[in-house]
Amino acid sequence: MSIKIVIAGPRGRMGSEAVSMVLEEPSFSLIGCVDRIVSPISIMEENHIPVFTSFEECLYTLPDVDVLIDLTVAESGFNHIMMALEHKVRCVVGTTGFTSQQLNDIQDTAVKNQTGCIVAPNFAIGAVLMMHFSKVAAKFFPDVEIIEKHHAQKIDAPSGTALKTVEMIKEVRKSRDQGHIYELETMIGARGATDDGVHIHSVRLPGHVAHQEVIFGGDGQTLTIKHDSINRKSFMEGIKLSVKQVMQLNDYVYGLDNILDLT
Ligand SMILES: NC(=O)C1=CN([C@@H]2O[C@H](COP(=O)(O)OP(=O)(O)OC[C@H]3O[C@@H](n4cnc5c(N)ncnc54)[C@H](O)[C@@H]3O)[C@@H](O)[C@H]2O)C=CC1
Ligand SMILES: O=C(O)C1=N[C@H](C(=O)O)C[C@H](O)C1
Repeated sequence: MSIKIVIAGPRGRMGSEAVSMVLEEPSFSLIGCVDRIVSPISIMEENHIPVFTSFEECLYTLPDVDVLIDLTVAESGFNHIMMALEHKVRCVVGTTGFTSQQLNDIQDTAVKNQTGCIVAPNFAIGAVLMMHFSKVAAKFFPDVEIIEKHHAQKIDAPSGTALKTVEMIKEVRKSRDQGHIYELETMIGARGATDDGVHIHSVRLPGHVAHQEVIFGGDGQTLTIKHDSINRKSFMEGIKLSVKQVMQLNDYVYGLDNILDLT
């Protein structure tokens, strides 16, 4: 039996790619979409897939949804996910920009409702490996900075990937400040954002898709771990895998590193 899927954000850069992937995957069935805009989407019309402007209406009309894939913005994504979990609809979430409080609430709601929910700041397998390798490197090189580069239409900064990378690095790296103890920013922001002493620099420029470099510095050497998504197909295998995995889950997972065998 196919997995019945609703996609939120179908006309977006990610959502439109996800729509094609779901339509092409024989074990998936796209039964509806949610978007804030009312105007028609041709691929939906061609395939007779309803598009709702309210997720509540979508759930009411389609009571047998198995998985919500959310690829929107944090504010709407949060509402969709909480509502889905309360209705015991499993979630695969690519949306980024959530606060820590929102992520905690999503986790609590998934656990309370015993409903699988995978939140993955990056679905590209190469990016998951880049984060994993960075965690390994941080054991040996505690001085580390991140440069993430994205297209100019990205709303949230730092990227979800950069934040997840720091979270993974923090699991193995002792908290420390980096750089000179009397370091002085003569222009605000020159040293980027910091989390636990790790600096994150966010570049937003046309011509980019999604790129991250994690730079480690040691005595007389540097190590750079770099990943580039050159188009959004890079994220589709991870979404496909997550949809299949979430059907076996009854709780919350943050990051594909927790569902891939990285040993
Ligand atoms: N986890 C991952 O691997 C990746 C995650 N992303 C994240 O996915 C999200 C979407 O990215 P893009 O497709 O580039 O953005 P986009 O701006 O191209 O698309 C966003 C979509 O959400 C819809 N939307 C916005 N507000 C809405 C609302 N209130 N209710 C319903 N729909 C609403 C828009 O109409 C549009 O269809 C972002 O949060 C981005 O950071 C992007 C790429 C990869
Ligand atoms: O908005 C994007 O494009 C991306 N967002 C995700 C993030 O915030 O890390 C994943 C990827 O970097 C692309």
